[in-house]
Amino acid sequence: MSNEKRSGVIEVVDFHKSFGNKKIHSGVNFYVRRGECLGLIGGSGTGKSVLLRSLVGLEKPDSGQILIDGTDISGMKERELVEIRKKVAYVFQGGALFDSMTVYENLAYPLREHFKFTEKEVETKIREQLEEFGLPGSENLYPGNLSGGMQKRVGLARAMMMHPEVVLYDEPTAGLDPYNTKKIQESVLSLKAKGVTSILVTHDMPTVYAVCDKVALLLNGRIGEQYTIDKLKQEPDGPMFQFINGESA
Ligand SMILES: Nc1ncnc2c1ncn2[C@@H]1O[C@H](COP(=O)(O)OP(=O)(O)OP(=O)(O)O)[C@@H](O)[C@H]1O
Repeated sequence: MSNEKRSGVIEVVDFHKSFGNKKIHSGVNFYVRRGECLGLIGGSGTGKSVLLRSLVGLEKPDSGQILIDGTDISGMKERELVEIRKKVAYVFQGGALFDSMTVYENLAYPLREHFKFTEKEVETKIREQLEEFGLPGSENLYPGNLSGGMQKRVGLARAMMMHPEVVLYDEPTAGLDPYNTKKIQESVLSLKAKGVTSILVTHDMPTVYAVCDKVALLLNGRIGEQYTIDKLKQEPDGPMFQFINGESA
């Protein structure tokens, strides 16, 4: 294994997955180094979300390895996965907030679940987090009273309460207006500046260009092509360009 590969915080090796007789992944390989952001793109139904869910053990590969900091999580039991999920945060499409809880309670939940902070400490951390994510004053609102953009930002703020090393974003800007899209991009960049490693599944190419270091195209069950963003801006041909330009599904 090359040195470059060994420094991958996330490594997916020969990942295979089928549902019934429908083969989705047939040998996916990629890695993401510490502090990098990989944009994962591909047509609808190519298995981007299944791949992300597998990285936190919500799906099991049929074969292959999923290495997080060099440890294969693919055969882990639920109890071990709880520890992995402290390190690897999955930011769900809609924020996945608890509807019956206020924003404050939603953010307090992971802290109360995993740490022994005093209520005063919990309150301080939540106020700081809401400030950081541009959401001050939203403590007492319920998810149902928030716009889609705010819900996504609260979901991101909640995932970050655990200070994860890795963040997996599933379409974080889908359906957002330019203001909220920019806010999400700023949050991703600010986390990246702190050394957070990330994968961003999206159809939003301007966001890929704004926040990612490299981009991989999932095509026919494998990583069809992978480019650094710099290379992507220069290279004018190939499946990646056809996909981005809407010339292939
Ligand atoms: N639990 C499941 N049982 C059966 N089939 C599933 C399951 N989860 C996903 N699939 C199928 O696997 C394929 C890949 O789904 P996935 O959601 O990963 O696609 P995607 O690339 O994220 O698509 P999109 O860009 O539209 O969100 C789809 O055909 C989907 O129907």
